[in-house]
Amino acid sequence: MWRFTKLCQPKSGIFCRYAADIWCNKPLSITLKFVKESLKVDRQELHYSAKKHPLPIAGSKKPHSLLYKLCVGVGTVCGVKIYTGSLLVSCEALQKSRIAGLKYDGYVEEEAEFDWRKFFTLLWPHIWYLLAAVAGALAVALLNIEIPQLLGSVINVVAKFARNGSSTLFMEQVKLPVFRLINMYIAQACFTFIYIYLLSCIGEKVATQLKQELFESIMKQDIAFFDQQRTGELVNRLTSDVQDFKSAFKLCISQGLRSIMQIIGCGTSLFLISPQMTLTMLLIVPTVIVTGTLLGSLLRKLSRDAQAQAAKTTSIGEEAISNIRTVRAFAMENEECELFCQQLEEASRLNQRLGFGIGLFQAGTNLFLNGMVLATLYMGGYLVSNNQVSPGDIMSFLVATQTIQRSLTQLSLLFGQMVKGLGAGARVFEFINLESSMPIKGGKKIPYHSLVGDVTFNNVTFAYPTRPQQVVLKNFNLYLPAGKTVAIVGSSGNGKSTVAALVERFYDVDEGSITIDGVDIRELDPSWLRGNCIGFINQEPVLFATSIMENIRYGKPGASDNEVIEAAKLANADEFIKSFPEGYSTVVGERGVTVSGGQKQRIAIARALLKNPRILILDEATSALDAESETIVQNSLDNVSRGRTVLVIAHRLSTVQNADMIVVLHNGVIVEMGTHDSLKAQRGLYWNLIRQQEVSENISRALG
Ligand SMILES: Nc1ncnc2c1ncn2[C@@H]1O[C@H](COP(=O)(O)OP(=O)(O)OP(=O)(O)O)[C@@H](O)[C@H]1O
Repeated sequence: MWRFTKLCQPKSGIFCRYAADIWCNKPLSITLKFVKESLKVDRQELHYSAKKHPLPIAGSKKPHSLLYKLCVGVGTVCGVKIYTGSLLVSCEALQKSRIAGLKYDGYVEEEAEFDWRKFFTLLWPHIWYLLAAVAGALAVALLNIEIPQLLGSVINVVAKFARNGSSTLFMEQVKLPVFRLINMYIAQACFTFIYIYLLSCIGEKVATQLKQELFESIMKQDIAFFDQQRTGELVNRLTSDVQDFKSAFKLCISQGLRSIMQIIGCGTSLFLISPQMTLTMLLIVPTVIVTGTLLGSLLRKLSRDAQAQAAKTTSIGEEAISNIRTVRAFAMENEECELFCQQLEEASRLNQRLGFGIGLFQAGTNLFLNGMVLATLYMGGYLVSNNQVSPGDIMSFLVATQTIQRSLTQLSLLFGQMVKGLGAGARVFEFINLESSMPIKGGKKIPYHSLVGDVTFNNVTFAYPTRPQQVVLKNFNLYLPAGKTVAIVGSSGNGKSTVAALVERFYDVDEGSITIDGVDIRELDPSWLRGNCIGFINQEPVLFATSIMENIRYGKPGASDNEVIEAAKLANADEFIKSFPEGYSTVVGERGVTVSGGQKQRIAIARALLKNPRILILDEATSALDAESETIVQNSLDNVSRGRTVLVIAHRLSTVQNADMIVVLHNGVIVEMGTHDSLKAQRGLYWNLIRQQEVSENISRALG
């Protein structure tokens, strides 16, 4: 039987939006996820199998029509456009579709679309500034339209007195247009300052807002989201994508709007000066529009590819740098450099292709514009010789043509920026709009004095969202009595850490429930659950690059220095912290690199302890330590475990011998349960595990 809930995904964002109501015993809402890549590959197959295996739709009068249409639709789409549809499919139908080879699991890198609504919502609070900036830009454009005519007037005066006119008369006649020109240039400077300054302010405010919303949205995503996303990719969206979007936004409004206005205004002036010359020029325009559109779509594609590759390169570099110790330990520096360089070269190749496209676009535009100037001179000279226009008109015409030329060049330059900015904006909005399927706040809180700390797993079945086919826990039942220590053992990959992750509600169970004091954890406030109720210490605790004091205080923001020191004492950390020259103010370096593994672990214990949790989860907390550190840390753990419900995930069986109960897990199922002595006496899997561990310890001791 299929577990449809596993297919549920956020309704928008990077996932395809195939909303489907599945009729099982009860209606379930699922999202069918068609992988875009596989869409491309399996297009034909999809089409074919839909025809070959028509799928009945439960409750529909026209059997299989809707699903059939959808499949055919999907099949004919070229991998970019996504059909959205609601369908009623019977359980049996979905099973058949699986047999028929329809792919509907896996994740999608759907091409993001620019969210205009979101964009305008962001702009709305700055609407007055924006209108003022737009007005400033338009004023500059309007002044630019009038300037050619004034220059034409000056030339006409010059032409009139060119041969034998009186200089006093010339000065008098030229005074007025020159004076107006000076005024216009000053006004233009003022308006330019106003709109550029205002746009910078709006750009900064919008970018800050975007970064805030994006960061908040990323922080709120459920853990499954981070299982798929690379850190570098996320950082890239926060930094360069927002930057690209901001630059494009500013440029489009300042230069784009101004250029468009100037083209319209100067174009009108051209008509007024000489309709004949203008019409001659206009003959060339349709060719330019067609070429521009074609090249434009090519540029868009090139820009998208280049940006995607840049993000990939960043994430690979970021991964190598943040895991430098592992890289060094495996002497993989050269391989990492090689991989990074390969990706970098690919990014450079794509950028060069983009540069080629942009170059072609701009060169073509320039050629066209210069052709326009030549055509004006040729045609204008002819009209002057026929006395149809004055030399001043040709001057006005040329200046207006050049203004149009400059505006068009700017637009062509802007086009590349705009394409890049829209792509970047789409990627930013995509994550901002992504809904988390699991809330991080809201729900019940059990008052501390009535919190007992009983944890129960009731018939829990679970598979990770990224691997829905692999069921990790099957009908799992476990009771962790308040105040007792329960250890989970078993060989690697059997689901021990998964049990811990589920108690923390990093993931929601697919079937069954987990309760704390009888309350389903899905009803509890997740931030209360993780922040107040449960303390979690894992194998590789992460410290932040700040002081030890602040690192411990992370467990309970607002805790006093004394509370921090008390927690450190309980965790056997106070002594070594004081031995540092700077004591609690010692900065531990990025990820805590400047303290030893055992010290790091004790700081983490103090941090977890500060919130005084009723439930403590120790996920192989000592397995990364040497024997000496392990003893010290184990002592600290014994100290802090008293009076709490403790779930210990252990590799080394020697560390859990004193647990009140030991649970042996095999393939996600509990196979043995009891105290150390009773399990040993059973001579089952636990006994085997102990023997295996003894053998491997003896071997490593013998090898020195
Ligand atoms: N985030 C994840 N996404 C998908 N599958 C996962 C994820 N984490 C673990 N798994 C898979 O779930 C199964 C159980 O993993 P889990 O980490 O719970 O095992 P474990 O018993 O704790 O192993 P170990 O002792 O090696 O830590 C494994 O097959 C693992 O590959």
